[in-house]
Amino acid sequence: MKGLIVKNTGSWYIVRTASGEEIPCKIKGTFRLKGFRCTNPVAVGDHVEIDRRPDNTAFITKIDERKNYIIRRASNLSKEFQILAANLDLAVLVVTLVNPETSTTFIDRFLATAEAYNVDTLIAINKIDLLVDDDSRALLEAVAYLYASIGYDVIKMSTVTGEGLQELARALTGKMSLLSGNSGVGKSSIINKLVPGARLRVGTISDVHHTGMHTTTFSEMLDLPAGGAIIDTPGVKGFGTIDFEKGEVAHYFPEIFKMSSQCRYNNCTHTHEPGCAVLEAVSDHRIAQSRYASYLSIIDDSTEGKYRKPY
Ligand SMILES: Nc1nc2c(ncn2[C@@H]2O[C@H](COP(=O)(O)OP(=O)(O)OP(=O)(O)O)[C@@H](O)[C@H]2O)c(=O)[nH]1
Ligand SMILES: [Zn+2]
Repeated sequence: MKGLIVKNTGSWYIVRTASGEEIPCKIKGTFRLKGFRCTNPVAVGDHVEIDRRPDNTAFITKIDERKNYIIRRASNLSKEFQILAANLDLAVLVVTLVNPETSTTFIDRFLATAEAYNVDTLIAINKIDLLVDDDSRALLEAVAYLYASIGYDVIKMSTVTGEGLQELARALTGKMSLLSGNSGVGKSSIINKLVPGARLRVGTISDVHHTGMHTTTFSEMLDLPAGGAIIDTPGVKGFGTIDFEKGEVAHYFPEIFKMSSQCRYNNCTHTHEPGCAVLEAVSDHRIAQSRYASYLSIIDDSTEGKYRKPY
């Protein structure tokens, strides 16, 4: 029998079958993922085969091939990984310009990671009701324009005034989406507006349990009324870090990648080389300073090819 994993409770996986029935399942045997150790080999979004037993529980016997999946380290220094979600159509990055201010470095690292994972990203700029004076309005337009011009979908929104909510609901319809973003940007508020009856806890910014400790995450798929679903991964603000190889970082910045075809040397790192089209575009403001700074910051802590991203 085939089914879709809709929830991970820690000890059980809830599998929804074609008839809509939800069956608690366990894993049978060991599933090995190419090249990395994984504490949690099956994830919400996985299509699986199950072997049902008379007591109405079942074993997961096979995982279908995934179109993509996102992982994170089980803890900061751990070599083990956890799969957070599989078969995503869209990652929604929720950002805010005030209260709290999302840094461009965080945004750009997220976008680059999503590119590496082969997941489309939509940027939802939330809390625009707080941007009232001319300067903050201008900043909003500048940020929206910057990312739209690179090719990302951008929605300006507020869960307080309702602005942009319809547009976001339309963008999510029929898709399997993951909502990410720093603590306090309004992810729970957005889910509460989009998913009737979800009633997630809003408002208590609880940095105490966000600080680097091992937190086991149980994800859940929340169905959208018009079709599609949001995968909620409580306590996870991003994709986790990827160890990029220096040479590949430019591939994940679409505008830098596009420009790099015109660099004099085809192994150009776009940091100091003569005839570098990227450096030229940065000085002409055809590539944004903030994006280039994020590129450099990733290059700085990327590895020299001794360790590849684990998939
Ligand atoms: N002014 C304003 N406040 C908002 C908006 N959306 C959410 N908030 C408030 O921002 C605070 C944080 O919202 P949450 O929905 O809990 O944010 P979150 O991203 O889920 O936070 P974590 O659970 O810590 O990751 C709450 O006080 C919300 O009421 C908005 O559009 N405008
Ligand atoms: Zn170059």
